[in-house]
Amino acid sequence: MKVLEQLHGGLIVSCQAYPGEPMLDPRTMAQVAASVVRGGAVGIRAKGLDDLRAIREAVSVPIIGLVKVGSDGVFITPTLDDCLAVADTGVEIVALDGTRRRRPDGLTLAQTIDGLRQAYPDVLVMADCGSPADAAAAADAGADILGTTLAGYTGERPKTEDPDWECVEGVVALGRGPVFAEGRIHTPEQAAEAMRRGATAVVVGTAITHPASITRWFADAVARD
Ligand SMILES: CC(=O)N[C@H](C=O)[C@@H](O)[C@H](O)[C@H](O)COP(=O)(O)O
Repeated sequence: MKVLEQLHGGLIVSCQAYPGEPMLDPRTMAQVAASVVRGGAVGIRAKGLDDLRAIREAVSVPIIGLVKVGSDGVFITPTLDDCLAVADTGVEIVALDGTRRRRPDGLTLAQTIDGLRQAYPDVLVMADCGSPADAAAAADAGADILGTTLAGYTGERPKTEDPDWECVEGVVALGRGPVFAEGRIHTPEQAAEAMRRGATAVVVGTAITHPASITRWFADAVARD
């Protein structure tokens, strides 16, 4: 089955740990990925070359791979070299910054996607966008999948507490290709809502794979009582 068909209508789980965290370990992330597949995840999103290689060994569902370079500006798989390194781990999809901001290697998004395609013709490209305008430009640049990943993180749109539904709907309304709703989807109801609003698939990270955040939600609720 084709990769997009495998992901269509399903839940993709983002398995990421961050610098300094106890779970930042490829074996741990591979175990988390294998666990979420047991729960029904049709795909995995993950970051870092070592994590991606370990997860590739552990699961057979499609993987959306990325690297993070820093944590502000253009930081999700920012350069063509980063894209090539991610593709080399054997992932089906490379996620990259899909905004209209200047990239650190000076290439345009279209040049980056072309360069990746020349080397890895079968790898799909997910553009992590911060707004519908980003998504329209990313579609023009040749992205295969439009993600709402960066809505609320680029300054273009407010960081809503809930998922940015307006952005999801705006990207869907473009009618320019599959839309993966991602970012602050914290409950099963919100995941279902994303599908109702026209998403092709839903990506959930923190609420499934980040115990420190989930625990904080509960701890704060208990402390408030
Ligand atoms: C903005 C940014 O850096 N997003 C990252 C992208 O890979 C991850 O840190 C998020 O966990 C992921 O997008 C899933 O979102 P949420 O964890 O909200 O379900």
